[in-house]
Amino acid sequence: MQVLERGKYASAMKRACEAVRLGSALCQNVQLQLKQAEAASKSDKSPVTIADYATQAVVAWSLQRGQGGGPLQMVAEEDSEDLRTEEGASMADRITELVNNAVAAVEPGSNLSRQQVLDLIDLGQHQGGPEGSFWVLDPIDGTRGFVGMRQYAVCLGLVDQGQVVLGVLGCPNLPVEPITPEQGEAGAAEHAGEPGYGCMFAAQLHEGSFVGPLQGDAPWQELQLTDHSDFSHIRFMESYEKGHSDHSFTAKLAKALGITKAPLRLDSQAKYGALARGDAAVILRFPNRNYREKIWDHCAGAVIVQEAGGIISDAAGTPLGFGRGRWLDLDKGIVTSTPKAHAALIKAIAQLVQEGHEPA
Ligand SMILES: Nc1ncnc2c1ncn2[C@@H]1O[C@H](COP(=O)(O)O)[C@@H](OP(=O)(O)O)[C@H]1O
Ligand SMILES: [Mg+2]
Ligand SMILES: [Mg+2]
Ligand SMILES: [Mg+2]
Repeated sequence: MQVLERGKYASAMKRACEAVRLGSALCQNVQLQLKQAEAASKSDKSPVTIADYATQAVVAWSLQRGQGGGPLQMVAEEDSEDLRTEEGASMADRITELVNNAVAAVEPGSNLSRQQVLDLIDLGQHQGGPEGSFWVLDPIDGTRGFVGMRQYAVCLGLVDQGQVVLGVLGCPNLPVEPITPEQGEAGAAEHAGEPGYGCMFAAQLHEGSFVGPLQGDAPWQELQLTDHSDFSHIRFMESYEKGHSDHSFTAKLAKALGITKAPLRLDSQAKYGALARGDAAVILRFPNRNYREKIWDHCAGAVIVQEAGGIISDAAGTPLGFGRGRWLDLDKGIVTSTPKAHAALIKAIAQLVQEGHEPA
């Protein structure tokens, strides 16, 4: 941990790592036991599980405990509205049980009520913006991957005066060795907790980006990307879910640039961690044009990539704005890569669009 205990945000980093570890352990326990009935559908048709809610509560509990008093400022994905209805009551009870089991590992004997757990979940309603500092939490990013036994990540960032200053990713199913396209497609959940699986990424602005084990005490390693733009050797990553990013547009872009390697398709911000350690050199994301990106889907990953020497921007090359509220309003898509490849990608995207090949 020593390498992370430096810089302006050292104590926040320590609290963030503790909270993400606790949340990741909870997720890992739930993933293999998840029953269909414990997943629900949100109003936008995206799935949410008992583990999304429970992890949000546990991370909020851990951060609040660590900061010692004062209100927790947090922008987080989930809210308790559906759990406060009659139909949501049994789900809320399951969540309360999970939260209490996790909390007991840190504070034996503590017992939160259902009401307290729902209130913890609702600590994530901060509106974000350019002033002050606030945590940004995606308790489970890649819920579809989580339900499908693939990749997912517990993602926690800190924004100060509109800038991401810290990010931590817990990736319980990510192999310690570089992940291959075959492993990306295959279920990974059965390996969670085995030696060789489970990574944590952490970065602080101006203090570097690191990878370490989710469990155990193997040392942290600093990450530094090697810059190159030889697309014939480059692999790109994209969402596993076709509905989250236009795979046919990225295939056209890959062809235009001479990328011949098969894409690595992974769920969640595990992609940002994988890029920072060099498993692949590019991440492409082109959601449907009506989709509005949220800050918690990219906040932690962005600083982890940038501190490793990578660049993240929208498809026009403009840096992402994390200080404009809960959403990231951006042009077309998100492009993340090493610097030389980034410049070539932005140019190639503009060229394709000019030729009439708009992303869906
Ligand atoms: N139609 C859509 N287009 C783009 N992104 C979407 C989407 N529906 C959901 N998402 C977002 O995509 C995230 C997962 O990204 P990825 O495809 O990289 O795994 C989801 O995070 P959650 O799983 O936290 O809800 C969700 O915020
Ligand atoms: Mg979600
Ligand atoms: Mg997400
Ligand atoms: Mg989520």
